[in-house]
Amino acid sequence: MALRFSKMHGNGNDFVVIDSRDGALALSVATMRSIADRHTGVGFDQLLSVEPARDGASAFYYGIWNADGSPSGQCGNGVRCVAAWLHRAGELGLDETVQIQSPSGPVAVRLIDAHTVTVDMGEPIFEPIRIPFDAPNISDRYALAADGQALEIGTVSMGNPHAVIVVDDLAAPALERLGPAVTGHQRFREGVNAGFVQKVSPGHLRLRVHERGAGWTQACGTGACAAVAVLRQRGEVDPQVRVDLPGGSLRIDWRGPGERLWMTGPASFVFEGEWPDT
Ligand SMILES: N[C@H](CCC[C@H](N)C(=O)O)C(=O)O
Repeated sequence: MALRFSKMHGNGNDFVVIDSRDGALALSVATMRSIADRHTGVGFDQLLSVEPARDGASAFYYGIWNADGSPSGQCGNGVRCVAAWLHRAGELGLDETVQIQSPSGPVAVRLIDAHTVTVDMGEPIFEPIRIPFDAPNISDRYALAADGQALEIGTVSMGNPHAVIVVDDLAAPALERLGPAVTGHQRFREGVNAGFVQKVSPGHLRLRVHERGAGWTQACGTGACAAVAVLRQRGEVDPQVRVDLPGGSLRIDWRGPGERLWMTGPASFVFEGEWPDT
């Protein structure tokens, strides 16, 4: 049976969104990878499914798979696109807050307009065992050897694992190797999204992310949340931060440990399509 999908993106982080409101999506990794192929398929960083809620409290569940077919617990740019998709489907009104269940737990979304969404992303998680990251105790910074370099990282989970490295130059050639080296580092037994962040001011960051399962992306929503969480925990950024990524900007609001973190940004629809004979 042909598979109908919507192509969407959040600041250039692109998605194939599948309407699975009639039941859980069952696609093989091979089929996902075929659809993800940017030459012979549709192309996506992540595939998202919209499914019936499983927790008896949320309006819907959404599933997340990277371009390599690996699953993830959360997708910041993706959940904004799911909210915009639900609005286009007549399931969500403007200014209406609704709970969406993700593989890592519920988040709450609210459409400011048809293309701008605010998300309550919950509390950042810093305990190494919950990221997961191999470290004897919790800290706001860790030493990590990668690609022959001695790095200082912060690490946090937004429902998916993130490492955050402060750099002076986002265009440094060394980052091209460092990204994959951190993403596949053995101390992150489930892999990690590697964010490289430049501090412009306490209210303004620039960020590039080498994503687990997708590589360098134009934007990473949970990566922006993670960068702010790590730097705010260190006392180095304001409660509201603008994060510029290669594909666009996000606004992150976080008062600090014990508080919930909010992300606001765009969600764009590109086209509808049909994938044959799945
Ligand atoms: N690659 C991520 C999932 C997508 C996250 C990103 N696209 C976002 O907007 O948060 C992971 O494996 O955890």
